[in-house]
Formats: sequence, C-alpha cells, structure tokens
Amino acid sequence: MDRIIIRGGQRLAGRLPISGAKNAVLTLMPCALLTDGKLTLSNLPRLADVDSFGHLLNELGATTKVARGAGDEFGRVMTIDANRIASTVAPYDIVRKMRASILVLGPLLARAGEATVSLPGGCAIGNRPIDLHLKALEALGAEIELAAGYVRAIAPEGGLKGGRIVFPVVSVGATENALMAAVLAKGETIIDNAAREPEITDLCNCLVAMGAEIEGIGSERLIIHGKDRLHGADYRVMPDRIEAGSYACAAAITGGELELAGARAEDMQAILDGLILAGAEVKVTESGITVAAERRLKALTLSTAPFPAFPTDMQAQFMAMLALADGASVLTETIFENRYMHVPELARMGADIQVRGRTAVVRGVDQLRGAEVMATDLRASMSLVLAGLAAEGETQVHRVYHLDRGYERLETKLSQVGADIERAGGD
Ligand SMILES: CC(=O)N[C@H]1[C@@H](OP(=O)(O)OP(=O)(O)OC[C@H]2O[C@@H](n3ccc(=O)[nH]c3=O)[C@H](O)[C@@H]2O)O[C@H](CO)[C@@H](O)[C@@H]1O
Ligand SMILES: C=C(OP(=O)(O)O)C(=O)O
Repeated sequence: MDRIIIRGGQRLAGRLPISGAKNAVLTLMPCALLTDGKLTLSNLPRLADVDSFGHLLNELGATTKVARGAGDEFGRVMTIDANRIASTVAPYDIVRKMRASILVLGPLLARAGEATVSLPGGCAIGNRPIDLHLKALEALGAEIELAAGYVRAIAPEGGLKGGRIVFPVVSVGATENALMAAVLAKGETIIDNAAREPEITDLCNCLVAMGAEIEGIGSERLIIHGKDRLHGADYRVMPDRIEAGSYACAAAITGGELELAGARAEDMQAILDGLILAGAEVKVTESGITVAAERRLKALTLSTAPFPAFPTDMQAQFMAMLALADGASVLTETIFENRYMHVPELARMGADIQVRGRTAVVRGVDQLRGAEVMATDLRASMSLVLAGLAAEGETQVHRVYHLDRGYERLETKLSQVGADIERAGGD
C-alpha cells in the first residue's frame, strides 16, 4: 500500500488549482440513471471514488466515457449513457468501497421502478444509518424491505407519487436521494428541512438542466414538480470547497501564501471566517481565493453543523492547524459521533489534544515533530498531511488510499507550491 512521505518546514507559496468537488460529482453521476439521454459532466476530478462510481454505473448497464477536458488544468469530462438499465442491483463489493453508492437508490427506483442496494454499513467516522433515505422514498410510495444486508425498494404500480418529506435532522445524502426520486414522481413533492450544502444546489442545477422543475433551490424547503421524463444535459461540476479549505489550511500552517484558483468564497464562508479569526489573511479575487499567514495563528472555538455553518469535513484539518496556534482551541463535532480518529495520530507528532465526548481541546504547541502515522479516513488523512507539512523532520502517512478518494494529485499539487512531498510504494 502506498504511503506519502513529507519533509516538513517548507513555506508554501504559489497558485494551486482546485478540482471538481467529490461530494458534488458523487451525486451528479447517479443523475444519469434518470434519463435515456446522455449526461456529460465536465471538471470531473480524478479520484478513486469517481472510478468506483463509474464501475457501479457500468454494473447497472450504463456506459461511461472519459475524455480530457478542454482548457481545464486537471478536470476531465465524463459522458454517461444509461439509455438501457441492465440491472437494478448495487452489489456489496462496490458499495463497501464508497458509501455514496447509496445514491443510486432514488434514481433507479424512480426510473426502473425498483432497486436493490447493499446496505453501506458503519465506517471509521461513525454509524451513518440510511433510515432517512428510506423514509423519504416511502413518502413517495415506495415499499422497502431489508434482507441479507440489502435494501430492496419497489415503486407502486404506475410509479412513484409526489409526497411530503419532513426530515427530522438535516441529511445531505437523504436530501439527494429524495430529490433524485421526486423529479420523476407523479405530482408535487415538498421536502422540508432539506440540506442546503452547495453540493445540493449543484445537484438541483444539474437536474434543472435535465428538465426537472424545482423551486426553493438553496433553501430548506424544496418543491419539486415531477416530470414524466428528463433529458440529457452538459453540466460542469462545482469546485471542491473542502479541497480548497484543506489547502487554505496548508497555506496558514506553513506561514505561506496560496492562491486557490477556481475556489468560490460563497460556498465556504464559514471556513474563511474561521481562517480570518485565526489570524490568516483571506482575499477573494475574480479567479479564486488567496490565503496567507504571516504570524503565528490564534486559537479558535468552533462547532461543526450543517451548511452554512462550519463543515464537519473541515474539522480534522482545522485541528491540525490549531495544534500549532497560540492558546487553547475548543472544537465540537456535532455531526458524526466518532470523527476524532486523527487525534491519537496528531498526538504522536507532538500535538496536545484532549477529547471529552464530542469536544476536543487543542492546546497549541511550539513545534510538531515528524512521525510515522496511520490515516483512518479521508479528512483525518489530510490533517496528518497538514501536520507533516509544518512538522520538523520526516512524516510518513500510511494508508494513502483514503486520500486518493478525495484529493486529486495531492503530491503534485503540493510539490508545485513548494512542499517536499512524495508518494512511495509498499508498506
Ligand atoms: C458523499 C458525501 O456527500 N458525503 C458527505 C455527506 O455525507 P452523508 O450524506 O452520508 O451525511 P449526512 O448529511 O446524511 O449525515 C448527517 C448526520 O445524519 C445522520 N443520518 C444520515 C442519514 C440517515 O438516514 N440517518 C441519519 O441518522 C448521520 O449519521 C449524520 O450524523 O454529508 C456529510 C455531512 O456534511 C459529509 O461529512 C460527507 O462528506
Ligand atoms: C466523509 C466524507 O466522505 P464520504 O461521505 O464519501 O465518506 C468526506 O468527504 O469527508
């Protein structure tokens, strides 16, 4: 298994292009199942999850073609043709690699009238049930059965019917599945307490480009007027706000200055506010966002919550950054019950962090030291890379496959702005 080797202490400076968003592309790809036309996605990031989702779509009978993007620095173009759905079963082997596979449930059910998807199960950051996805589909008339580790959903005679969905808690994935099912249901669907993450807006915009009718885009109430059919479309994947936020932390933790080319400030205001409060300088330009830090950062108090608040997907990266700040920071994780797997690894590099329940107190230290550390999940891995960039000496981050799920060409991008970083094989 590959590892990443970082010799820390380099100040990062320069222009770093931001790729298409993982969490957007993973909900845009299943939209192809809603139409017999072709869906062409540009600004497609090179990520293991995109490959896995492509394999899943192939398994269902869709063809996927990938080409180089014109003018894009990294982005590619994928054309998905699900003219014929050959299977409505998403097998365990693919679903276990990528939880977002559950997002084929809504579209398959809406278009083919049935779907059988392996239950994704728990993962390192928490339990992650799918009860809200299933309740939402039931509200549209689906019958659901759980057996042998699979969820089987069947639409009523004549197809799904519009309905009323009120989410008791905000769920990104459940909102996505509900939306993708409702666009082909008969009549009107109202979704209340919908997630408002920018990736949901991206999904709505793509569905509208395919002929869907959705009111309230970007708000917590979505009203969908179902259509008999959707058509193909060309759609550009939004920039990755979490990748941009992660590299903003890389600029801040190394006392450097990075231009995050293509990043959109309106998608990540809470992240930028956090950086500014910590003492970083943030400039929004026409082509992206520039983040710089000249002095030692200051401690922060932060709590994760659904958009527009501070995202859980940035908690680990901020923790690494604050491990070197002046004073004691208090971070509270309210979304996932077990998202502190990076704490013991950061501690091995000299960080002073105490976790009590959902709250972590991070007392800034003067220096981190390189060490061999183990990545446990995607953002935990990034927090270790960030710590390694600032640490004295060499850091080896093992289990790099987590990073490959969500960061396109991490070593290339970071070495182009001055990091001493490389990928090495086998451990
Ligand atoms: C591919 C993708 O877009 N992943 C993102 C998505 O994950 P994902 O869509 O899985 O996250 P959710 O928003 O659904 O989860 C939020 C909370 O709701 C709970 N829950 C969720 C569904 C359900 O049926 N029942 C239930 O109890 C979860 O356990 C969690 O505590 O949003 C998360 C929260 O912003 C991000 O961290 C992930 O990066
Ligand atoms: C938790 C994440 O992703 P996923 O939902 O794909 O596991 C993430 O992107 O940080």
